[in-house]
Amino acid sequence: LVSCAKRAKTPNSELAVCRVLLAELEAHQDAWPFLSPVKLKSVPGYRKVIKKPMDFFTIKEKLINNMYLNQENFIIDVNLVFDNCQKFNEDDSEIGQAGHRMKRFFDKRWTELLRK
Ligand SMILES: Cc1ncccc1N[C@@H](C)c1ccc2c(c1)OCCCO2
Repeated sequence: LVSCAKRAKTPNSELAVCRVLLAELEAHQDAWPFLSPVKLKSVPGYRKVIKKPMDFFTIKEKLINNMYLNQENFIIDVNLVFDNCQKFNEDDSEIGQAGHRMKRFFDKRWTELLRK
């Protein structure tokens, strides 16, 4: 049999996996610090220290508005959430610990779902 060409992943099937992943992140018990944008007025120093704020709600809006061309751009934004968290929060703080747990969960899940 002639082997058919390896089917390329279409962007929308790639993005469907991103929607599944985001839903799992939002449902995670440690997601609470990341569900909505950090209020820059109520967190002293955040605006100065964190150059590119990001959160799960903003990522969901970008997914809905087709602002991610592929899953790579989605993964970059999710990792930005966790990198910002590690930069601003002590590792042994409540938020810092939640960020580490969420990052471990995300790394595991996207490896399972996307590295097929
Ligand atoms: C991810 C992150 N990094 C650094 C600071 C804050 C945040 N998240 C925001 C949503 C937040 C979480 C907990 C908070 C908070 C705000 O202030 C109000 C008082 C209850 O404590």
